[in-house]
Amino acid sequence: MAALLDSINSPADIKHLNPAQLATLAEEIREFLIQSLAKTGGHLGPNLGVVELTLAMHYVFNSPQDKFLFDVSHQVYTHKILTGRREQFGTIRQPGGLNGFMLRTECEHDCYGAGHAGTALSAALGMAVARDLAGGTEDIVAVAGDAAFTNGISFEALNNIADQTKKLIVVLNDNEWSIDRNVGAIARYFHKVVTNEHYQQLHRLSKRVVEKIGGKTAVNVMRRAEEAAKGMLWPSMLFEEFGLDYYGPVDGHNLPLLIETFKFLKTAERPVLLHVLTQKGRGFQPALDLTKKFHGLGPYDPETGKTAAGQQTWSEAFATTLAELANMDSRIVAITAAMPNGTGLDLFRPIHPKRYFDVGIAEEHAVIFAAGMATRGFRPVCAIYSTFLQRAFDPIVHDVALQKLPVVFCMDRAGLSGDDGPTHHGLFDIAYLRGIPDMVLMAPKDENELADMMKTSFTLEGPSAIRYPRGPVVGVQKRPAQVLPVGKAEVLADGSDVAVLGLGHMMPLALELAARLEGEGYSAAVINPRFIKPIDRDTIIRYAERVSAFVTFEDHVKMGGFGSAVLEVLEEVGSKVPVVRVAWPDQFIEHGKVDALRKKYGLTVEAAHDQVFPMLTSRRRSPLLAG
Ligand SMILES: Cc1ncc(C[n+]2csc(CCOP(=O)(O)OP(=O)(O)O)c2C)c(N)n1
Ligand SMILES: CC(=O)[C@@H](O)[C@H](O)COP(=O)(O)O
Ligand SMILES: [Mg+2]
Repeated sequence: MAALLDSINSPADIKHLNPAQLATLAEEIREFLIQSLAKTGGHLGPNLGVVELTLAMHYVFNSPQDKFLFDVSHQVYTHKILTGRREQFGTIRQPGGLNGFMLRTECEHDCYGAGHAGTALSAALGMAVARDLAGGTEDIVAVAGDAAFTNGISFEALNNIADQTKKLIVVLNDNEWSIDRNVGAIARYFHKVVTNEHYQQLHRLSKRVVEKIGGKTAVNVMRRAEEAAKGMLWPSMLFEEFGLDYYGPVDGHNLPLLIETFKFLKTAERPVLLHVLTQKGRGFQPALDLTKKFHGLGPYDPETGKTAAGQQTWSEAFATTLAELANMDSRIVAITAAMPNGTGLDLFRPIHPKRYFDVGIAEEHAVIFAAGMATRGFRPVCAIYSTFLQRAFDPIVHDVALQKLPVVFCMDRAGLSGDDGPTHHGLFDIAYLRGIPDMVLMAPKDENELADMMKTSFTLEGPSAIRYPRGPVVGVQKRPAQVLPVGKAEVLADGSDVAVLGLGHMMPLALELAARLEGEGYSAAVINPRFIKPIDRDTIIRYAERVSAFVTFEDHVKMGGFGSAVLEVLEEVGSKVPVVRVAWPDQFIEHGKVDALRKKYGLTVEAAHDQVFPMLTSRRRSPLLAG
């Protein structure tokens, strides 16, 4: 029974609570999160770390008049609970339920959507300048995690803030973790600040002062004491150099201190950065014990934290294959942008520690870093989710392809990603890569072919990209990897009425459609394209001379996808054979379960059959079988 929490339906409901009640409410929220997310899954660790921070923000400021932004916004569950969505919270990341991130269309308190890191400070500055131009007085508060500061956009914003506005509150939520341990000089800098003995003493002092006298005086005392300390310790705090008044680090779980500090910061006449120290996974021992701090996960046992054991994933198949190939090829190096676990590279790291690089949340840098290594004879593999690789489109063109450098892009989560929704679906990579000269673009039908494509990539003199989905592999018997003939499709079955092409992991749908049409008396060819670019023109043209229709299946948007590439080949040779393109429509696809969304949007055998069958019956073909 969460007596207090059950009475909270808007931020107004917490304004009258006393410190003891607020502390109780924080614990009720924490327990509520643990129990609810055990059923739905979600970003438990990050959200357990910001319960008090979010409560203090809603206690001092007035959302939605005041604007709250959260970087990535995977840590907004308490915000959602406090802003009228407590009763819906059990639907988070579920079909038709709450989105797992901030979503402007979901609630007036969600002022800025996200899902990709590094955007909060820029968007907050935009809102602050818009406010200033409009003569507004609202507060803009941007919460960004320590790893968000490893993203270049955050520093592009920092470079601008002090020039553009006098009123902006940035909260650095420092839990020393990204999804994995945070990396790089920024992480070490933060660590140095927060572990410095003088700051520990200041902490104890400021905590006592605030608890004793509270209010503006307390924070001023803390400020002056820290000024003195800084003079001794840090000739110039990083953020002060950017023109923001730096406060902290303060205990991000000390509600009275946070409230007094925010009350003080409301009066600031310069942009400020408040450095708060929080604990990712706070209040849930399994999260604190585990190395990944329960960043993002599926349903789990709320007592033990155990999740269901799964099959081998495409990520694991990728990483184990890469480790094997790297055993035989010392040129191979692996690069991740803060996603070692998600990409599977945490399996590669212990085997080849010197050839593993986590560059932080910095996809553009990752690609250019890879380009630099490639100029020196290495074979860099950038393991970056399809959606996050969107960040690095220009470096792929400008730094890699233009210089024809042999960088390999292994795009995990290509296709619908499911629960994370439109910010994470990998539905655009064929469109954004296919037009790049010299790019070899591949999609494997199973994990053996993934290994073939990886091995093939290392024989190429230019860039290549391999797309594969989130989730379990096909489960085929492992065989030695082989180099593929570039640009050659694999004809799995011949046929003269219809040619069905299943791209990558959509091959099962192609096989099922072909079997159904064969059962109806039609002769159906089944083709595994393997190469999106260079596309196998000869095979397509050969079948265009025989069949009445093509069907393409791809886990990608229709616009500019593989089906479009087939159409282009047919157009070039003047063929009028129709192509049924089974792909995602020209819109953003909501979060949900993959099978249900495929059914909703027509990426099914049934839908394909309904479209192609009339083309077969109406185009002079009669069933082969008599009777
Ligand atoms: C551009 C981009 N790259 C990678 C990710 C994957 N990602 C989501 S959250 C996260 C770590 C964020 O760490 P931090 O900002 O410290 O927040 P915390 O989870 O610790 O609260 C990463 C790498 C992303 N969302 N966006
Ligand atoms: C918030 C974020 O961007 C990551 O945590 C992402 O949700 C991970 O996705 P996977 O669960 O597919 O690895
Ligand atoms: Mg962090």
